[in-house]
Amino acid sequence: MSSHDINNLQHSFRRAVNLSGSPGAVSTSPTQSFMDTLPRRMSASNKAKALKPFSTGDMKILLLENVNATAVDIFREQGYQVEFLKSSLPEEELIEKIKDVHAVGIRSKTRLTANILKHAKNLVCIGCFCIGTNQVDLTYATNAGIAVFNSPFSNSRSVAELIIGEIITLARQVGDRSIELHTGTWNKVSNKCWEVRGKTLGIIGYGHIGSQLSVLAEAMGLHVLYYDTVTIMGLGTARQVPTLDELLNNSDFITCHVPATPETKNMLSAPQFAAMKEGAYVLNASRGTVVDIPALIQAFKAGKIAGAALDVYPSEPGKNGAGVFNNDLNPWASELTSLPNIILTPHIGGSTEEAQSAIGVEVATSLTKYINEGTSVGSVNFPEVSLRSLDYDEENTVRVLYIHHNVPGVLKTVNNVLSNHNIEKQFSDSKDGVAYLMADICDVNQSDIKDVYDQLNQTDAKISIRLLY
Ligand SMILES: NC(=O)C1=CN([C@@H]2O[C@H](COP(=O)(O)OP(=O)(O)OC[C@H]3O[C@@H](n4cnc5c(N)ncnc54)[C@H](O)[C@@H]3O)[C@@H](O)[C@H]2O)C=CC1
Ligand SMILES: O=C(O)CCC(=O)C(=O)O
Repeated sequence: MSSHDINNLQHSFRRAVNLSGSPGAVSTSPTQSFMDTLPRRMSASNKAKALKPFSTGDMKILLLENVNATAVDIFREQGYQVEFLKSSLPEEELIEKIKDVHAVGIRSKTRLTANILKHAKNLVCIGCFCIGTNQVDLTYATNAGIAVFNSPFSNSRSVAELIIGEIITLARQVGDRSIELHTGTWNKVSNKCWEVRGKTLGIIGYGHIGSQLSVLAEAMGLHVLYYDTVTIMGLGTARQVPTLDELLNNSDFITCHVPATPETKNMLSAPQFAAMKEGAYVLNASRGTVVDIPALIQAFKAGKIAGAALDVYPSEPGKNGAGVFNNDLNPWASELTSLPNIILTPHIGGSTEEAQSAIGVEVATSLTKYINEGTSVGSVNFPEVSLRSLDYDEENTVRVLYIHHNVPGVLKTVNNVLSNHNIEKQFSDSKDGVAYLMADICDVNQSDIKDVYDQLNQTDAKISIRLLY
């Protein structure tokens, strides 16, 4: 194809689609610079086709909280524009930045509330580069057609290993001995220092982390009890107990590995501390809402518990720095930090090189596949929809991504719009009132694309539309 032909093609396509940036609130396709990709596409026959709705250079990705370099590399390889920040952002600054971007990557600190997300007019997807997704208003995101992805188990082992280390550290008061010796004090004691062999570990939440921990703990000679709302097969000789109280009454070490939900808020509070054995140890590396810390302080002062290891807090600083963990952040901070045999770590359960690198690859790959191909497999809030990818032989094939309210009659309406073309393949699924339809339609002239888009855009059930080609 000569450059003259290409110019003509671009010109007629531009007219047909009437490009002026993104045509819809949450659509990113087609955009102006898609035109620039036409020559490459036209000459790239017989190659696997990575579906992209536009020149990927249009794609803006905002990465907060120092997500791993593996993710940055994956996005840059795609040609996306990447803005990388080491910390989270205050709400006002985040609102300004999120207005413009197509994808945002966060870890556990950035709160993506409805108030912030309502400004994110171009946002297609969110990547939580961690396990927890409680920091995102998932209901709002779903209803706005924003897919949310996470990494469900890449840091589980790191958390489990930290807990194992802390169990021994608590039992031997290693934290205190270390602090003392750092200031020159030699304090060789065995009083209330224990082996862990033969003691009982109570695990609250026997999911990815809890079950991994169970295996490690048994290898060290601990007996394992666990409590979970779901009936789960115990690994090794671990035994599920029917009530939280039974676990609390019988465990020497109690560790929490549940998600932040209304049901798990203050799951360990004054009545639960009262139900524990005298001298029990409490560990929490799940979420700061799960343990009532003022109640923990009281239980420690009353001699009910002999120590605790906390990795997570109701309020956590947005960035690293001296003096940021203080009473302004959490009113009990100075009281807590003054107590002995209380290990406090700055939410580092998943912070290992191995975990962060694996999470970077996993979440960046999910986001890229969603952006480029529409594949929602692995999304926490969307129905999982995927179609096999197209190749460059299928030049006039368009992939329609239609996110809609799950109400009767939508498929009929949509297929009516698509029916002038051959629907080569189609898949649709729904979840929590939102449905996602993916269809590959062939024999689509470029001038048809805007027509298809406009017709779908007028459908009542529409949440968002993207067309990939
Ligand atoms: N400190 C850190 O850096 C990290 C913290 N986390 C936190 O740990 C949590 C757990 O992680 P995973 O084990 O991967 O999650 P998971 O989803 O695999 O397991 C959670 C388990 O808790 C159970 N559960 C839920 N509600 C419950 C309730 N009310 N009572 C008893 N059991 C309940 C579930 O049935 C499930 O078996 C995450 O949600 C996240 O908040 C995860 C990774 C790193
Ligand atoms: O490493 C992080 O930023 C968060 C880890 C975490 O809490 C999670 O994966 O849920």
